[in-house]
Amino acid sequence: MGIRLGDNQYGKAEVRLVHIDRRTDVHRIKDVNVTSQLRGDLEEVHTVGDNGTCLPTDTQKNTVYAKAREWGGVGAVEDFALRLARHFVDEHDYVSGARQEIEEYSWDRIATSEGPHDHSFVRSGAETRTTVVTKEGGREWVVSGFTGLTVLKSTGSEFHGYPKTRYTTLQETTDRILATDVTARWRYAGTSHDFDKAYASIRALCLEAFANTHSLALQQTLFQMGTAVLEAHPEVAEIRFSMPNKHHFLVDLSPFGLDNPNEVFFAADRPYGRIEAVVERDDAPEPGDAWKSVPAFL
Ligand SMILES: O=c1[nH]c(=O)c2[nH]c(=O)[nH]c2[nH]1
Repeated sequence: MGIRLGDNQYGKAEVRLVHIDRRTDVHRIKDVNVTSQLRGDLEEVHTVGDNGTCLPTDTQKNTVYAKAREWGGVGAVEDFALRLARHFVDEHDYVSGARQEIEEYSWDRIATSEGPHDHSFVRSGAETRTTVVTKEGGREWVVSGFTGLTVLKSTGSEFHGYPKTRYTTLQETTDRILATDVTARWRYAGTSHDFDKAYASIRALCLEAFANTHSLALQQTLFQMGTAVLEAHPEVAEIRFSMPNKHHFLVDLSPFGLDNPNEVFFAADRPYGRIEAVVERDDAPEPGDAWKSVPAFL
């Protein structure tokens, strides 16, 4: 029986880095969580414990902090991840590939009676911006996205016309609450874009499509969101969504002699529907390794 080493990668997970840009008295903050992983000539590290090609995970962590200083900050997370990946692969002949994943948490300036504060911040939104850069030799892929973009519309959502079986109890509805936490990941064609600008636009397009689609199913809303993004962003090859259908059930108030004209709901937390799909172009470039270690949906 032969036993061999299969796919592998290693690195430091969740390197928490906060960078303060103090070039003026109006400070700017960048708050990220970097997971660095490397691939390469690691056979003997695993099989006999020869660490001659094992750039320690501790060094990877230190590199993340040092580069934030050397490069004068982080910039767009995609650019930081690409530069880290290039550093690891190009500077070490025993490293053939890298996966650099970054989450970004955003902060707003605290609004004071004298205006936005120079150096005091409040966490904005619950959503997290994400990117995963994969580099294999000279080839590079960027998948970006967000998680936890929580949205709700209080009307403009229907669900009916579905097949009925002997297990069906769901009532058809022409007016329900539609609520979800959007997780989206999109694959860029190419690696040089204004990533910050694209991110802001894609987020806004998703929100606008959610708001403006008169929804006959969360699936339809999802597809409208993806279509809006692909129509406006030729640099995006495909976009994947995972969206829980956060059910809001009308409470029966009749035991109390009360009607309930779509006003009082029980916000259930589980179980929830989970709606997932890829929206892609017919002529999208091949994904290559872009999704190799990115969860297909969640
Ligand atoms: O938008 C919806 N899609 C479904 O597939 C589904 N299934 C369900 O029970 N409610 C809903 N709502």
